[in-house]
This record gives sequence, C-alpha cells and structure tokens, in this order.
Amino acid sequence: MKIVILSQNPNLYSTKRLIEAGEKKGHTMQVIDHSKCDLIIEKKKPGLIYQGKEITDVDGVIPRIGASITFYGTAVVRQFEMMKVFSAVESQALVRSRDKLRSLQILSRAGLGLPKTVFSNYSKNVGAIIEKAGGAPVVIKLLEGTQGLGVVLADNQNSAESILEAFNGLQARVIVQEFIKEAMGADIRVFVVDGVVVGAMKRQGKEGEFRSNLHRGGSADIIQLSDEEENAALKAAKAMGLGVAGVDLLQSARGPLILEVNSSPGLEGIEAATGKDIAGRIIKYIERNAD
Ligand SMILES: Nc1ncnc2c1ncn2[C@@H]1O[C@H](COP(=O)(O)OP(=O)(O)OP(=O)(O)O)[C@@H](O)[C@H]1O
Ligand SMILES: [Mg+2]
Ligand SMILES: [Mg+2]
Repeated sequence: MKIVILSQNPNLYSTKRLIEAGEKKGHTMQVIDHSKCDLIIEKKKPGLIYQGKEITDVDGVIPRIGASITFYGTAVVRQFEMMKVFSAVESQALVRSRDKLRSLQILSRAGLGLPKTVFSNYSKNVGAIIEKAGGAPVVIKLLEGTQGLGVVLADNQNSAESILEAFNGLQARVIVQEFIKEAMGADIRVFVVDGVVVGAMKRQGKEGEFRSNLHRGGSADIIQLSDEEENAALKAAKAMGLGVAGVDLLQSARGPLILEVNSSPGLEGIEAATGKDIAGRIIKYIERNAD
C-alpha cells in the first residue's frame, strides 16, 4: 500500500515511528508537508500537487496536523477524502477536536462526565461567571491553547476575577472550569485506535504544578484503567468521530471526567510509558480500512 503521512517535520518522533512501522509491514511511506500542498478543484477531478508533482494512487493518509495550521491542514485531508483516500482521522472530526468549546458540547451530549465549564462572550459580570463554574478555585483556559500554555489556576475569587478581566481586555476567548482538586496534578492519557484502547499512561505534574503536561515538566507511567475509565475514553473518541484519539481524563470523586480529546496525539510519551508499538496499531487501522 502507499500511505501518506501529513507532517511538517519528518524528524519528529511520531513521524519517524509511523514511517518505520509502515515500512516494516511492506508499505511505501511518503511524508508530505501539508503546508506546501496545492489543491486542484474541478468537476469530479480533485487533485493534489506536492513539490511540482501530482500525488496519485494513495491508499491511506495519516494526518499529523499541528494546532497552528488546522485550517489548511484539514483542507488537505478533505482533498484526500475527495480523492477517495482513507484518512486515519476524518477532516470533520479533526476540525471538531480543535475547538475546545464545541468538543465539550459534543461530549456533554454523549453523556460523559466533564468538569463543569462556563463560556461567555466577554461578560462584564465576571463574578457571576466564576460563581456559575462553582466558585474559586477555578481553572481558566484559553480556547486555543495547547501543551498546557494558557491554562491558569485561580485560587480565590479576587484573582479569578482579575485574570478573567485581563483575558477579556485582550479579547482572548476563555472557558472557566471547575478545578478538580482530587486529581492532584495528574491526568490520564488514553490512546484509542479503531475503537480499542491501545495504551494508557498517568501523567503527573512536577512538584507544585497542577498541569500534568509532559511539555510542562510532567512525568508519565503506565496505568491499568478501570472499566469506567476505559468506557469513558472509548465513548469520548466515538462521540468525536475520531479513529485515532488521545483522550485526556481526570480522576475525580465522581468518576472519570473528560478534559479533551486530541486528534494528533504524540507517540513518544505513550510508547515510552507503555512499551507498546502504537505506531503499528495505526498502520493496522489503515490496512483494515484502505481497500
Ligand atoms: N479543571 C481542571 N481541574 C484540574 N486540573 C486541570 C483542569 N483542567 C486542566 N487541568 C490540568 O492542566 C493540564 C492542561 O490542561 P488542558 O489539557 O485542558 O490544556 P491543553 O493546553 O489543551 O493541553 P494539551 O497539550 O493536552 O492539549 C491538564 O492535563 C490537567 O493536568
Ligand atoms: Mg488541548
Ligand atoms: Mg491536555
């Protein structure tokens, strides 16, 4: 099979592992930088040009689209879909997953546990917004943040109000969320491929840090999920329509709460923590669907 990886950097761990896993199974792997593709749209003849050549006869595509290039990246994925190429992540699901607010609305409709969250259109009445989220301490998050940047813990009502006012003044869109204290600075990343959990790790923030992101200095260990956690993660991936998903959840007193569902989850942390060949599972998913 010919499998394309959409990635802006062939030297990233995830990209390299996918190439390796695909080649090991005898596939032809090609890395295409989606930011450098031209799309040709005409009646019933969608085409794609990369480095001056028309890309044809592709069987499957694995999108690894960075958050800063969601618009163009998803257009490229959509073009492959129009060319009848199977994508490990559907373009629609990718767009959906990039909007924290829309994602929470979808997860809520699916009946999943979530930290109580409030979103408002730069409301002047910041006190009331914080109250609606259950009162301080609250977590305030930039809608378009990633890797834990733009996620702030406000300990008390006063600081919560001034943080919210500051973001509002900058016209930065944020959500205000109930702080889940029992999580104790840890979260769980569940890697789902094709409706099956293929790996799970617990990430613990460094000393004195409530954010568990590995990019913020957190550490990861393999974890055995409870049935409830496993079911929540599978349901979340399904509700988002993602064939490949990194579901983040918090362990709370009222059970697992979904934080977010990532559509280009990194492979390095999860393969290191679990010792599993997760890249190989993604290739298998393509094989099963591409013909
Ligand atoms: N409501 C909350 N209660 C307790 N801890 C939280 C809460 N929200 C976030 N955290 C902690 O902060 C971390 C970062 O939050 P979140 O995942 O929402 O941000 P992000 O910037 O989108 O990160 P990512 O890189 O995973 O996309 C979480 O992994 C979790 O450890
Ligand atoms: Mg995120
Ligand atoms: Mg996260």
